[in-house]
Amino acid sequence: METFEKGVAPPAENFDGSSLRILIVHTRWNYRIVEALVRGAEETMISKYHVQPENITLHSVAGSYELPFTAQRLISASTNTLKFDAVICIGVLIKGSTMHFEYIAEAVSHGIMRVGLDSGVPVVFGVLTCLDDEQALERAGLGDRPGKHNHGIDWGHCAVELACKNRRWKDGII
Ligand SMILES: Nc1c(NC[C@H](O)[C@H](O)[C@H](O)CO)[nH]c(=O)[nH]c1=O
Ligand SMILES: CC(=O)[C@@H](O)COP(=O)(O)O
Repeated sequence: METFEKGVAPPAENFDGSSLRILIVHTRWNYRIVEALVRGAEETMISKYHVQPENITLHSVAGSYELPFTAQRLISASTNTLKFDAVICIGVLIKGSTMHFEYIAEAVSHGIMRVGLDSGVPVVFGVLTCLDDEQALERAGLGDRPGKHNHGIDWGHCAVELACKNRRWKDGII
């Protein structure tokens, strides 16, 4: 069978993130994993795109269900001088024994998409929807499985790319 490298290829362009303001809203549910994902996103934006650490705002909420509402409220509350160029919502849902997981995963994914479309601020979907603990650890670059990868890194790349492109689009530059 033909194999390929799974995941997202880097963008062709070198984006300059040095003047971007990024909001990361993250959960305290499954915090050990969330913490690694947040760090992956932050380190990528700082080291690859020169985002200034002081221009990254972190805000924590209890669980993933709170992410869309909080992102929406913080986008609205940010003043003109402190407008966020992109938001990353980070959470980890792990399937339990009830339908809780399915309801939250569905609501949160739609909610996060809606916040981005309604506000015009790009909102990155940084929510892992895992069937067990191992899947979650692996996707945060933790645990012992080969091929583990911290998806926070991808979300950092994604936020900077969309933030830079959105600034141009706002100026009518395609
Ligand atoms: N089970 C998980 C939750 N559940 C909590 C909800 O997100 C929410 O905080 C509560 O229903 C109050 O509104 N959250 C996660 O992020 N991850 C889970 O695995
Ligand atoms: C917060 C809940 O409703 C909880 O009972 C969900 O349980 P599970 O994660 O096992 O589905």
